[in-house]
Amino acid sequence: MTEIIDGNAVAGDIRAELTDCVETLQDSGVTPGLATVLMSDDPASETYVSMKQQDCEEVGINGIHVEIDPDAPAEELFETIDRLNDDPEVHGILVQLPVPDHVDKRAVIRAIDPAKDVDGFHPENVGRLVAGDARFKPCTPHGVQKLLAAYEIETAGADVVVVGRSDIVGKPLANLFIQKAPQGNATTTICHSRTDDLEAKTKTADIVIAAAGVPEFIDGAMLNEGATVIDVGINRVDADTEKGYELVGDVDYESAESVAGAITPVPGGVGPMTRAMLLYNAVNAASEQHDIDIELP
Ligand SMILES: Nc1nc2c(c(=O)[nH]1)N[C@@H](CN(C=O)c1ccc(C(=O)N[C@@H](CCC(=O)O)C(=O)O)cc1)CN2
Repeated sequence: MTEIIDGNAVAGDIRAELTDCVETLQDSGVTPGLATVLMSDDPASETYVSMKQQDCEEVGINGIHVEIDPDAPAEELFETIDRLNDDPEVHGILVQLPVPDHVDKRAVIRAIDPAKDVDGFHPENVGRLVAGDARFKPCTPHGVQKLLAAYEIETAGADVVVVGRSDIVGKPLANLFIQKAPQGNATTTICHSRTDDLEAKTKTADIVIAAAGVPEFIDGAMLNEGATVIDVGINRVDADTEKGYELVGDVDYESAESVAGAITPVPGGVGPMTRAMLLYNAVNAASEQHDIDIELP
C-alpha cells in the first residue's frame, strides 16, 4: 500500500522540539528573533509570510515582520536589511521571494549578513553547503531530508532524480543528496527543461523529487513501481472553490499514488516542512550568535 508522507505531522513534531530549544535559550536570557521582510502583494507570498509569523509565535520565537510597498525604491529594502543586520535582537532575516522586478534579487541576498541568512541563500552559505560544511541548509531541501528520515526512506545507494534546477530547491537538494552524510550518499541526477527523455530518467529512479514549478508535470506513467515521490510544487490553479483556486503539486497525485511506494500530498507535504526548517535555522542562528549549546531536532 502507498504510504502517504504527512508533512504536517513531521513539521508539528519538529516545532514541538524547537519549542524546548527556545526555552533553553530563554533560560540563558536569549529569545530568538526572526525578521520576515515582504516586498510584494502576491497573495501566495502574503500567505507564506503570515504562516511563518504564526509558526514563530507557536514556538516562542520573536517574529518581526516588515512590509515594504512593492513600488517603493529598492533602497528601502536595502536600508531595512542594513537595519536588521545591525539589530542584536534579530538573529535571522528572511526576504520573501520573489521580490519585484526592479529589485536585484542577488544583491538582496548578498546584503543579508551571512550569519543571519536563515534561508541559506547568501553565496558564503551556498559555498559552505557545497563544501559539506553547511551553516544553514536551505529550508525546503532540509525539509525534504527530514521527511525522508522520518519515514526511514534510505537515500544511501538510491537513484535519486531531482526534476528542477532552481537555486532554492533543485541545486541545493541535489548537493545534499550527493554528500557523505545522513540522507545523502545517493546517486543523483538533476533534470530540467532541456533534459532529453525525462521519462527514461524518472522511470528508473528510487526517489523522484518534483520541483519544476509546473502543475501536475510528473504522472504515474513516468514512475518506477514503488518509488518515493516528493512533490515540492505548490501551484495555485483556478478552481470553483471558496478561494477561487486550488493547490496542486508538480505531480499528478491521482495517477502517481497508485504507482508510488510513498508520496507527499499537496498541501500538507513539503510546504509545512519548509516553514519548520526556517524556525530550525532561526533557533540555530540564535544559539550560534550567543554561543549557547542546544540540541536541535
Ligand atoms: N525567502 C524565501 N522565499 C521563498 C521560499 C523560501 O524558502 N525562502 N520558498 C518558496 C515558498 N515558501 C516559502 O516561503 C513556502 C511555500 C509553501 C508553504 C506552505 O506552508 N504550504 C502549505 C499550503 C499553504 C497555502 O495554503 O497556500 C502546504 O503545502 O501545505 C510554505 C512556504 C518561495 N519563496
